[in-house]
Amino acid sequence: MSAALLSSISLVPPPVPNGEPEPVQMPVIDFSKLQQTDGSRLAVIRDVETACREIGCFQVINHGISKSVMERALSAANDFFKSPAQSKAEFMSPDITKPVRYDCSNEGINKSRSYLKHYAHPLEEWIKFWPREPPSYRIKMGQYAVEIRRVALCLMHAILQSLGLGQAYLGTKLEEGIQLLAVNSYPQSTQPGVTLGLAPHSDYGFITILLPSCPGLEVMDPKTKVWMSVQQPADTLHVHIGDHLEALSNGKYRTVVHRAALHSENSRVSIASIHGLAMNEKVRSAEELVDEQNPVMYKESSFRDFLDFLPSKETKNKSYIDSLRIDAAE
Ligand SMILES: O=C(O)CCC(=O)C(=O)O
Ligand SMILES: [Fe+2]
Repeated sequence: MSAALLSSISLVPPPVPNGEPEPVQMPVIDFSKLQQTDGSRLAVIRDVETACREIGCFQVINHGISKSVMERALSAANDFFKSPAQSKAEFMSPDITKPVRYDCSNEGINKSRSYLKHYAHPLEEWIKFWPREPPSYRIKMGQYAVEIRRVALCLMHAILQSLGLGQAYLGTKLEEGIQLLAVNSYPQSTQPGVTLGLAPHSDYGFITILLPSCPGLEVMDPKTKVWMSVQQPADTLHVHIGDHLEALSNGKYRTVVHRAALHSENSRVSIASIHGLAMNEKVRSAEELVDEQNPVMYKESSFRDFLDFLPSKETKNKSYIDSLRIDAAE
């Protein structure tokens, strides 16, 4: 895969604010039961189906990633953002084809977010481009990247099964797919009225797995359009659906509109691991989910198409998923 624009998100027009969002506990998926072959796995697949259909998010427990691997990744993220401006500046570039990009401009949807984005799979191909400062960044983030990808692949198999497609539906395409890490940093909220770190958007891929240092993620209830403040117990992983899973599922599962709020007590870091197909691999609505009542609702598209969409004029008026939706009148 060639290096390309490091972006993973598509802009969504801001919804009407609805005051302080209520803390909400997301559905919980016991990952260890997905490893079983008896009825336990099927029961969890049903939970996955309900969570994906109703809210588009769930949290994963018993995923097998140790507390220390997660803490070390968050500390590497933290240390990177605290490293001298000069070492971060190395990754700032208007060249959007760089394999690693750092941005602290707070432009567009990055209301007060600084971020480092880099590819993570295959690790040996990308790790040499990752920051050298702090010196432990590569080892700590690399270990997390490998472990989170193992979890992501199992979850994708479970999600494909929950759609009735069978866990092997995508064959080797998932193994060959992309993994992009968005390592985010948000300041403590000190200015009254400045409460957003990252504006509402959805992620482009199949799924995003989020590990934050503290609460701050908010997701929009797909039915009521009300914002919910995501509660994430320590050691759990938050998973949400992205644009390409909405397209693959022909709209059975919907992409999740989310944003990040600032904290009044502390600054925050988060690591979003985004998983999708390879750069030029097209995602299509599964034929098995198409019939007379459910015609194809999405145009086929690849990660490359998403990257081409971002700088286009269309981006101003439409989110990426909207650009894929086939208008019934067309
Ligand atoms: O930091 C968060 O809670 C959300 C991050 C996010 O949405 C992203 O990186 O795409
Ligand atoms: Fe996101």
